[in-house]
Amino acid sequence: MMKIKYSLHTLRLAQALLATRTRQHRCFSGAIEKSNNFFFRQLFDTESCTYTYLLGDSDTREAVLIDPVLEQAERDAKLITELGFKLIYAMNTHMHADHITGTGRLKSLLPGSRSVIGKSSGAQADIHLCDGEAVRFGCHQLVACSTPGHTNGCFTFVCHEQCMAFTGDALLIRGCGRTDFQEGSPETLYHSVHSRIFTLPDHFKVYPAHDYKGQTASSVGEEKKYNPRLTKSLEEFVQIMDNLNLPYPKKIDESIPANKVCGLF
Ligand SMILES: N[C@@H](CCC(=O)N[C@@H](CSS)C(=O)NCC(=O)O)C(=O)O
Repeated sequence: MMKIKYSLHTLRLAQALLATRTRQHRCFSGAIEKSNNFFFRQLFDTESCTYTYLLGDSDTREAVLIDPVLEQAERDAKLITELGFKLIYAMNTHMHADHITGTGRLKSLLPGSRSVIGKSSGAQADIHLCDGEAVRFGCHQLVACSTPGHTNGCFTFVCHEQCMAFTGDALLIRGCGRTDFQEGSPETLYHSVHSRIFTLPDHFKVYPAHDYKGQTASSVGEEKKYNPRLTKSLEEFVQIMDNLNLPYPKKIDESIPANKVCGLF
């Protein structure tokens, strides 16, 4: 009797394990399939409403930081040190216009780290990424996916094995990056989001560079359904973007020149 009970239990356990593995496989698209040693932390800068993301491999202790803000560089370096990570890449999704990047400052606070940005950004960095190239940290990787439109050099960093997309200012939660300065183009942005982000599986989480309404994350499926701008036709989207009438970011005049040189102006 005991033997039969044990067998049924084993069968159920095997079924549960199989279901978990099948779910993992759905978002596995070429990267190494390992997730139990993945570290993730979302950080926020209240002045610019910028999200910075710390991603790490808890076995090798290698970590990357996405979109750090200059004024928070000491906070970020302290956290990375406290957690026992070694920062290898300080990355930017694009050349920001509203705040100065923390990558240059972090390089001196955490020697050995290198700055990363898309080649088409026109900004200085140790490593310039082109579309499809990846950075690795431990057994994880972020694939650079070119998503211009807010600026020419905007990239979305996709962690396929964790089903996560760091969309910078291309796709915001229920919004998107403005297209009225730098090399902004609503047509290009619409095409980028629809062809590069909305083609990811619906369950991929969306982590933007900013949120102004207190939201922290979304998903591809959610944005495809509820984004008030990007659910519209291209013509309607262009109309919306051309009539946003947003004031220029307060720090635009200092941010752009500084961000051309890793924030070390
Ligand atoms: N008030 C802020 C700037 C707000 C702003 O313009 N945000 C940008 C992203 S940072 S360049 C944006 O694209 N917003 C889109 C939107 O619909 O709000 C400041 O002064 O810094």
